[in-house]
Amino acid sequence: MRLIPLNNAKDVGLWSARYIADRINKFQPTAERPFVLGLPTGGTPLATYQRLIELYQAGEVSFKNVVTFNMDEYVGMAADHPESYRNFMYNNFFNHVDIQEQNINLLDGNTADHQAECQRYEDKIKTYGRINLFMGGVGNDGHIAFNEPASSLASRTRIKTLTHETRIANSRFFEGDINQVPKYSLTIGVGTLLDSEEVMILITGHNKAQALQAAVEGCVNHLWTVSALQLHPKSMIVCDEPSTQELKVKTVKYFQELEAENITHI
Ligand SMILES: N[C@@H]1[C@@H](O)[C@H](O)[C@@H](COP(=O)(O)O)O[C@@H]1O
Repeated sequence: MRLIPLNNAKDVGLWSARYIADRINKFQPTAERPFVLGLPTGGTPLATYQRLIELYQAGEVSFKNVVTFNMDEYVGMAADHPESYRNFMYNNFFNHVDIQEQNINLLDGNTADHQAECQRYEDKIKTYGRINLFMGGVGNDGHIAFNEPASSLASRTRIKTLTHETRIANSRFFEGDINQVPKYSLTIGVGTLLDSEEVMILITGHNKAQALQAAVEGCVNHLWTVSALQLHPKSMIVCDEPSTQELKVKTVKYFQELEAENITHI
């Protein structure tokens, strides 16, 4: 695992956007051989999306031959609800770049058959071979996508019940009212994520410090599903300084030294 310890959340956005753009450009995607990108929602990746839009506007990257798969979606939310993950993605990213509509993949949280929808998603990913790069965030309790504590580390896309803690955390998007936060979600599994060629997780803010500590210094443990990254051959966490406060000084220094070159080249 690589850990990229940066100063602040803005730098995490700049660094991760540059990384994604470089990966896409190096891949030289075509219509027949698209770059497959996994994407998250949440407050953390907003700076990355903003920077990717700027890079697109500056002509430094194109999403024309990029296929996307989003991590998760709330269940039972009106399609036009401003907080659906579908709307989040269009408002904060898709509407501002040259991605083609048919290349966007989102889970349908309003389906009558959750199991069939999740299987459809898994099957669709397989038609591309695998996801080249999956970007993600993390919950305060260490969940990736909506893989709440004690999710199987071999899980696939499925319906999950959200924990009380997650619903409280996400109530900030629902006028602070937990009763408006959906109780269920459709989410890719930990196993689905681990099948990706590369995984990049963004972690910012002091409230994520325990999750970062569990991911980097803890044991692989289903109570902190982000720790499954340790099992992946090419995983990376990009984090800011406030999120490192539960890590040993020695751990942070170790990764800073390893990344000295990369960190100065945002
Ligand atoms: N399902 C999403 C996760 O994918 C996201 O990582 C997490 C953290 O969001 P934020 O970045 O807003 O802290 O929120 C939700 O639970």
